[in-house]
Amino acid sequence: MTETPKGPVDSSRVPRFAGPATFARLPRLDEVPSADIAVVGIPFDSGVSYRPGARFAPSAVRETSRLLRPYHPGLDVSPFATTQVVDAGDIAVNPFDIGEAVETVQEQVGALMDTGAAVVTIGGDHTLSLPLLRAVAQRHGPVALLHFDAHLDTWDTYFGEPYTHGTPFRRAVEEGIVDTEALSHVGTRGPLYGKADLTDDQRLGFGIVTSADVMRQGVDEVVGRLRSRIGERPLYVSIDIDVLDPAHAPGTGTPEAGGLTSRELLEILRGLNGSDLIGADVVEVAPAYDHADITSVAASHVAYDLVSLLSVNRATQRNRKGVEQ
Ligand SMILES: N=C(N)NCCCC(=O)O
Ligand SMILES: [Zn+2]
Ligand SMILES: [Zn+2]
Repeated sequence: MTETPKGPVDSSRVPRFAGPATFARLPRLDEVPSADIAVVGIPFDSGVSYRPGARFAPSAVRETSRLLRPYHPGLDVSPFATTQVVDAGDIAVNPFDIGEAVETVQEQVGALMDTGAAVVTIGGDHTLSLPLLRAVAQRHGPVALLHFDAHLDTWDTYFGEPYTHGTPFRRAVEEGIVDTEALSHVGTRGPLYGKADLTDDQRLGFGIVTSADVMRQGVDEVVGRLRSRIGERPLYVSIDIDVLDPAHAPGTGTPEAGGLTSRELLEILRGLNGSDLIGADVVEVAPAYDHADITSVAASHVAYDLVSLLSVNRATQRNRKGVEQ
């Protein structure tokens, strides 16, 4: 990106509740020559084991993102001024064929990445993280993974099916697309099928920071633990919104009591500033179970923080290149 970025619609001139809802009122991909960071929706929920509805998340999150403002005080960055951020629209995937949907996502997100954009995805259910990690790994090699979720999502199959929202991270380890030295779950809680769920998960290479750990140890200590595990590796962040307590995110398909507050989640994310974040997803928002947009608001802020972290990284990389030349 060489020109001045095209920013969001100016909310002091056009009321933020007017006009089309792109993410944060940003330009569409086809309105700019190229993008540094692309927010893309994937309306897909055919992989869920309980309540459906995450297919409606991209449009709900775009609606609630109208209120986002252009300066992030916590990270001291104006992401839309520093980098070209766009809304790349939705990927149209087959709701009747999970295998085909997974392939479409890998191809189309991969094509977007090949234009030079870092991608933040609004799901959709957690099945999507597998094709997203495949696309990332094709371009960066096996990545460190930070997985925020009430659930492990390292189960083997449901009804004999390998591609579901409870199984993406077992597939990712089997396929060698994540770095098994740097896998962490954050926010884990709730009943399991058996103790073997935990031993299997550990065998795959995951470390766990439970929801109770976040409460007992506090954000700073948790961030320290996570960062020492991630090191300098390229990092992918996957955020299942059910990592939040149902009080903070009622609109989701498999809610579990005892979760993180949205403040804790946002502060942990801010603690990742300076790590080599290369892509992220926000999944499992199911607007039909939401109240007063609580869940969509949380998701749009989480996506804004991810975009801001990526923007800081892009600007740092650009400055480094400038110094080298
Ligand atoms: N990925 C999410 N949200 N949930 C997985 C739950 C799997 C189960 O029904 O046991
Ligand atoms: Zn979950
Ligand atoms: Zn999940």
